[in-house]
Amino acid sequence: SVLADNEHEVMLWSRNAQQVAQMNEDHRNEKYLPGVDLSPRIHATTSMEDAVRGACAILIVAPSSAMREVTRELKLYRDPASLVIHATKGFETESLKRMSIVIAEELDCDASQIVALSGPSHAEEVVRRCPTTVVVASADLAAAEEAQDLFINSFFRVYTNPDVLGVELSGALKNIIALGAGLSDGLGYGDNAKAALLTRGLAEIARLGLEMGANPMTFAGLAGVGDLVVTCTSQHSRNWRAGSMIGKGQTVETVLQEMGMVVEGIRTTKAAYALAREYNVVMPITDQLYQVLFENKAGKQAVEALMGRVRTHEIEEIAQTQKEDWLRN
Ligand SMILES: NC(=O)c1ccc[n+]([C@@H]2O[C@H](COP(=O)([O-])OP(=O)(O)OC[C@H]3O[C@@H](n4cnc5c(N)ncnc54)[C@H](O)[C@@H]3O)[C@@H](O)[C@H]2O)c1
Ligand SMILES: O=P(O)(O)OC[C@H](O)CO
Repeated sequence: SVLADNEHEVMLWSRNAQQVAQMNEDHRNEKYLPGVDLSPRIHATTSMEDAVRGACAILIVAPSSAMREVTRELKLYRDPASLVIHATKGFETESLKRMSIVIAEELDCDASQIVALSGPSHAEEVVRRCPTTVVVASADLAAAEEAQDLFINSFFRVYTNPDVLGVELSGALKNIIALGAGLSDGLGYGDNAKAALLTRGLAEIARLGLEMGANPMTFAGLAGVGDLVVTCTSQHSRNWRAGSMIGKGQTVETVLQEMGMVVEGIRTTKAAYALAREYNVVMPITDQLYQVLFENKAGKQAVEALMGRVRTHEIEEIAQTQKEDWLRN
């Protein structure tokens, strides 16, 4: 929608023939964006070849679970000079790889050429042209600026950031905390508890990010705090909503069936739980959520476990040292 507003002809690929017909005939996508008139510059197709051949830029927004398969297919028709941007927030659960790495592997190119678009940007508001700010991250500044040029307009403000690792980690990991914030709300624990989850959630996201080599400042930016706030508080957030339903006593399976949309935080909890062990980082909220989602722990017990942890300092010395190292280098 943003690209069409910027006078680009957009070819949208979907597997669903019925939705494709609806978008082409009525300029509507009633399942995902009910009541919204889409631009006539958006054309839809079920043919990957028609979507990709001749495109100067490709935006991939498949769920993380489908990223490898979708990228493999689009490679068949892609012009190697085309700019590749992704807006997916998650990991490949089996390999624990970030999305830009998975894409680069499948396209057989350098990961620095892939741009990650992230930040607080619920589709329901973007499509209504509500003011929205995001970051486009790439190690290649020219690629990031190309993406910035494509998307930026008066209601969609785009910043560049060279820290792809920090941006991708932020975008994926905030969904875990949003599930936790929803769980807390579902349990009726109020605003103090939610603020604590956001703040301590950010602490553990940054702790893992620092250990993996990200820029600490990224976590204070749009992809970090920005997206964490929106996902933990917005009525549009699927992760928050899923957590809230679990907090009210529904099972994970029922929640997923009822949502009918991707809840990335569930798979991401599994990936982050493994990454925390690989990098030897303490991630108490992630650990507790893992137990709720995959080991049937009651939400109330998880909150009790978090509140009952051994007393500690707010600012961890290790994070502080690494931050100083990062700033020095
Ligand atoms: N919805 C938002 O506001 C928003 C904003 C920023 C980023 N994201 C990210 O975008 C990604 C996708 O989320 P979404 O909101 O579009 O989810 P969604 O559930 O609304 O839609 C996912 C779409 O992917 C399709 N799909 C699923 N598996 C597929 C496969 N194997 N091959 C091809 N298509 C497949 C589904 O049919 C559906 O059309 C997620 O990583 C999410 O975090 C979403
Ligand atoms: O609806 P959610 O919880 O998947 O969040 C979507 C986006 O990441 C918000 O920026």
